[in-house]
Amino acid sequence: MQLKIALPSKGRISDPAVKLLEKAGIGIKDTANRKLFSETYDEDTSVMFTRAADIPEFVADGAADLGITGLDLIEEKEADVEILEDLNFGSAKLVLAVPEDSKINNILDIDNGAIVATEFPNLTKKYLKNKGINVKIVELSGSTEIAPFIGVADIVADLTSTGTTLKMNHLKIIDTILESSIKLIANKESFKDKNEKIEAIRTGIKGVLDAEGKKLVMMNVNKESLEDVKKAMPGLTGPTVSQVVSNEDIVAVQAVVDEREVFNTVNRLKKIGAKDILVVPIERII
Ligand SMILES: Nc1ncnc2c1ncn2[C@@H]1O[C@H](COP(=O)(O)OP(=O)(O)OP(=O)(O)O)[C@@H](O)[C@H]1O
Ligand SMILES: O=P(O)(O)OC[C@H]1O[C@H](OP(=O)(O)OP(=O)(O)O)[C@H](O)[C@@H]1O
Ligand SMILES: [Mg+2]
Repeated sequence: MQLKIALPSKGRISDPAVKLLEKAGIGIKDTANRKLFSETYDEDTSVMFTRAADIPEFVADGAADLGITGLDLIEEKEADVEILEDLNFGSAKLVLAVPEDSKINNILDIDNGAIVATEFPNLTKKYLKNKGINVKIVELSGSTEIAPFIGVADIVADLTSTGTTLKMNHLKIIDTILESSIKLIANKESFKDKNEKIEAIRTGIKGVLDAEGKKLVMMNVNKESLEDVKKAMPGLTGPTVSQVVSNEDIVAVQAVVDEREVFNTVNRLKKIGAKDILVVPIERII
């Protein structure tokens, strides 16, 4: 059964999306000559590269079975897709912002008929309409921050993550329309008809996400210190202990440890008498 995944061809989420698939074991063949369609190392799975903003529609209408794109773009297009996983990258907020010296401080200060410049006309209009405010939308395709300063709009609805762009342009946030991040999405029919394959891919991807920020810590331990070592190593399901064949007094111990705890855990283990400690990166936890 053939499965097609739509990936962002350019922009900030393209590389992370490709790398995520790679780590999940569905690496793209011939990345040097990236084409619009590419094969992967899984012979049943191919990828297509398109703009992130088009992926919700392509997945909704079945041009692709799976896709990786932002929640903002999915909601803007009102794409009828199955959202399978949050992928833990590309978080941004769609906010309403006005010049720092504006008298508008929250949405209640917005006059009916005010003009809002945005790349997200549907989301913006719907959000404000729900609050009983009718605005006029000017749809721009980028650099919306400039709009209030050239007399094109009173307000902007734009994405922000670090906040640098808003600050640089002397804009203040007055409200948040949507908190977005990147999602794995599926076509609804495909999700039923190709469920087994889709679940296998989802499991691979989840494995990568679960491994993020985790290390495998391995060491040799004298049997009499084993109980102390076990206590010092939290691990996911407790450490794995195996006999070292060449020396009956020594066991090999390994456990998954949170990256942030590795430094202290290793120091504790050394004090207890652990030897040959290895800290190893983990690609996937299935
Ligand atoms: N700081 C940010 N600004 C804009 N989009 C962001 C930001 N952080 C994450 N994203 C997310 O990235 C996705 C945008 O993907 P897109 O391919 O349009 O990238 P881009 O880098 O903005 O490209 P473009 O050159 O077309 O502006 C959206 O889902 C958006 O929510
Ligand atoms: O909070 P920050 O980290 O500063 O990021 C926000 C900025 O990044 C995006 O622009 P992008 O680079 O995609 O350019 P564009 O406006 O042409 O889409 C977004 O539209 C903001 O302008
Ligand atoms: Mg952009």
